[in-house]
Amino acid sequence: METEADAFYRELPKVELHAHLNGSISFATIEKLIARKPHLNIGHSMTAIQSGQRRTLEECFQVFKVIHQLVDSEEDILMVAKDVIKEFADDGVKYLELRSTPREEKNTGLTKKNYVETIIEAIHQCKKEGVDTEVRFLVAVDRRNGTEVAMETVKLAEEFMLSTSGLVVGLDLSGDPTVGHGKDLLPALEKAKHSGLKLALHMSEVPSQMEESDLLLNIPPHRIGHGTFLHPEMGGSQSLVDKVQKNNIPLELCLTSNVKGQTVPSYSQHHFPYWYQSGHPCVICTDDKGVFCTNLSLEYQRAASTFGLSHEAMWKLSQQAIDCSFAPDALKDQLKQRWTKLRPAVLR
Ligand SMILES: CNc1ncnc2c1ncn2[C@@H]1O[C@H](COP(=O)(O)O)[C@@H](O)[C@H]1O
Ligand SMILES: [Zn+2]
Repeated sequence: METEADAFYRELPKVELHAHLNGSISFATIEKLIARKPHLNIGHSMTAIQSGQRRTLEECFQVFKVIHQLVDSEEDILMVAKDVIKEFADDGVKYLELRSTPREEKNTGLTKKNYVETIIEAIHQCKKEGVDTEVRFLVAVDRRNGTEVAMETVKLAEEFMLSTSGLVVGLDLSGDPTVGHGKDLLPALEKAKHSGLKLALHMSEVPSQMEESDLLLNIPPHRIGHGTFLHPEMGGSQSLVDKVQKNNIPLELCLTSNVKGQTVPSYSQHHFPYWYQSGHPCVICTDDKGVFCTNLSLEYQRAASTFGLSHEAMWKLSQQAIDCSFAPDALKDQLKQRWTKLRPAVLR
């Protein structure tokens, strides 16, 4: 597989809407973390899935456990968040929505509140240093932790939405899809939506989540992560598809993540064209650029080469992603102006 995308895809201005902080840590940053914690005896093969390799989704979740051991203090989180933001900016991402699960770590004294504050601090520092990307944050709920933790996390997200003048824009639901059930999280998700947080929910990433997806679609959320098994050809149903289409809920699609995590057998069998061909809003995203050894330019290039899409079509896709973001209207307008300005130089 390519290690670097063609110039067109690197220069294409892009919007990243589905990026988990601890899944997005690059090789270079992992090196620095390993050097800080040599006693953990963690090697690179334990933190990333190299090209050509595939793992079950279950094994992917083991990888996150290893990474969490490496990132357990304010100092680590600040470094990781700043590096990840800069890497997305270097890859041509002009607007980034990062998401992460607040964690407390007894041995370093890290609290969930510090955790979020530190990411906000990283966003501020990058802005001050002139890093060329607008960053917003989604607080993540790990589905494994159940009702009470979900409710606490929503409260934390609400507080930060108010205290950061809009840097915290929403709530993500993620975590191992085979653990826990969405029905236990429904009250927390509804509360979040009611208070003005936007909802980006992982949905039908694995088969046999139809009932849960139906429940979650009734909220309805503002965006869907993956949605791999929603449509009838994948064991989903037309009524699920109808709900998604009727509410025009954008899908965040992460090709390499699904192929390497083995929920999709190959790039050409990905569900991207199912939705894209019907004109449904689709946003190409990375999910975990560090763990899956990719970047957003490569994901755009991969989608184009697999499904035979032109540069013009890819430009449109990146531009339409602006409207799927949780940015306020004024920022969306600014981004659209940027795209218009950049167009002649990129689409030459
Ligand atoms: C591969 N598909 C996926 N499906 C579901 N959840 C995923 C995921 N990839 C990542 N996460 C979620 O993001 C966390 C790591 O980043 P943070 O510590 O939050 O920054 C994982 O522990 C999991 O909860
Ligand atoms: Zn995800």
